Amino acid sequence: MLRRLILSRNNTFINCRYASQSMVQTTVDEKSGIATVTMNKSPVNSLNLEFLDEIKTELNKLEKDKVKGMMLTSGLQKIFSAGLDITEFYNPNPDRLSKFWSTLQDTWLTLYKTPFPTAAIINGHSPAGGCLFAMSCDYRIMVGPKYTIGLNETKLGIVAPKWFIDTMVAVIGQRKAEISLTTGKMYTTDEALHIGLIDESVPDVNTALTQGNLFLNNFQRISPWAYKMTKDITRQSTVQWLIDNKQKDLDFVVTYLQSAEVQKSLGLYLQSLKK
Ligand SMILES: CCCC/C=C/CC(=O)SCCNC(=O)CCNC(=O)[C@H](O)C(C)(C)COP(=O)(O)OP(=O)(O)OC[C@H]1O[C@@H](n2cnc3c(N)ncnc32)[C@H](O)[C@@H]1OP(=O)(O)O
Repeated sequence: MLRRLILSRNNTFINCRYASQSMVQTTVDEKSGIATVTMNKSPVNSLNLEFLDEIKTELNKLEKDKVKGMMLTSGLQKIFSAGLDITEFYNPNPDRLSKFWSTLQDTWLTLYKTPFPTAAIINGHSPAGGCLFAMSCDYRIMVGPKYTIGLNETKLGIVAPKWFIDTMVAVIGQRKAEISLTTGKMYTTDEALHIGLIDESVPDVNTALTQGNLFLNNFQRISPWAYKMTKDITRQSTVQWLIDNKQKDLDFVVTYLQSAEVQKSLGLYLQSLKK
């Protein structure tokens, strides 16, 4: 792991941590203590086993380093994240599929439970798992108007797990989540703002980062303990369900994803993407 100090846009020093060939780059503003985690896995930031593992490791490091906040963003031109890497569950190796899904569970738990405030800077399309990660942050700022966001699983012929659904319900409420999920709707930035799936729509990434910093800096005046306890209580039922049902969720997903019907739908969907 390499570390270096670089000078930021506002002339404060940024502590930059990166590993050779890393898919995740992190900078920490020394003055504010706010980290920016940039996902950088070409071509579409699809979340495979290794990438998820890197994201989880990075979040754990930030917790250990006691950062004051974190922005999650993408280093790619027009994609925040294409969601889970479909090749992990199309014609999968069962052992790897199990590892992949447990790593997803753990990465999500780590992101959803961070002791520091988080903001998603959604600077590109954000379907399915990409939307899940954005919804798991405390605040969402999306660069408009061209990109889309949503849980589109039904469009792939698959069902979003309960904890994906509960995360969406927590953000937009039961009724809107039900419509979004059953139709697999991908929302434009304006639509997402209208239903509360995002908190702000901004014209460019620099404005998004400025707004993200503004949101996170609010917490300089809030007790970290009060913040964390409040977040834990608010998110308790969704988190506890997964903790109590990790193995059940894993067993179901591994069996379900390998069924002939799901494999057929995934094959057709992948083909349509290649076209
Ligand atoms: C019970 C189990 C539930 C499991 C739940 C699943 C949740 C998920 O996250 S499933 C993944 C859902 N994701 C999507 O549906 C997104 C699909 N991708 C797209 O819509 C577009 O690719 C995207 C808008 C993100 C980007 O568009 P473009 O910039 O035009 O790129 P391409 O479409 O040409 O894609 C480039 C390249 O990447 C491959 N790709 C795209 N998405 C994925 C993915 N999620 N996993 C794996 N691979 C992906 C795409 O096929 C192209 O490949 P090549 O043709 O080989 O270059």
